[in-house]
Amino acid sequence: MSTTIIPTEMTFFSRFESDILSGKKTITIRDEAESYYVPGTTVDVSTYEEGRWFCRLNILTVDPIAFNDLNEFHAQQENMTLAELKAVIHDIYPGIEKLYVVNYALVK
Ligand SMILES: CC(=O)Nc1cc[nH]c(=O)n1
Repeated sequence: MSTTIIPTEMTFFSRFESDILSGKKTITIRDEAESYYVPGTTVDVSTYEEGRWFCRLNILTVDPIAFNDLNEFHAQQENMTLAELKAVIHDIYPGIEKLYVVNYALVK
């Protein structure tokens, strides 16, 4: 028998907090290690740096995306330009091509 563990927590760099709380950032792009979020579930969100809780998010979708297929729509959903998004993702996940788009909604 296999056991499925559903994650209930997610962290973001604190620089993203205001964009998440204002609804300007509605996706996060993660690597395979963080691709296990489950649509229909809710996660508690804390800052990566301090572990300070700041909101809850409903996970809407989790879809694979190749780094080279990131586009203007992803950038818009991240509240960045596409060049900024690619630089940020390359900085966080250097050399990783296989990524996942996690689309979420703020729990109010
Ligand atoms: C902590 C952390 O990895 N945060 C990330 C990573 C990718 N995108 C994002 O919005 N936040």
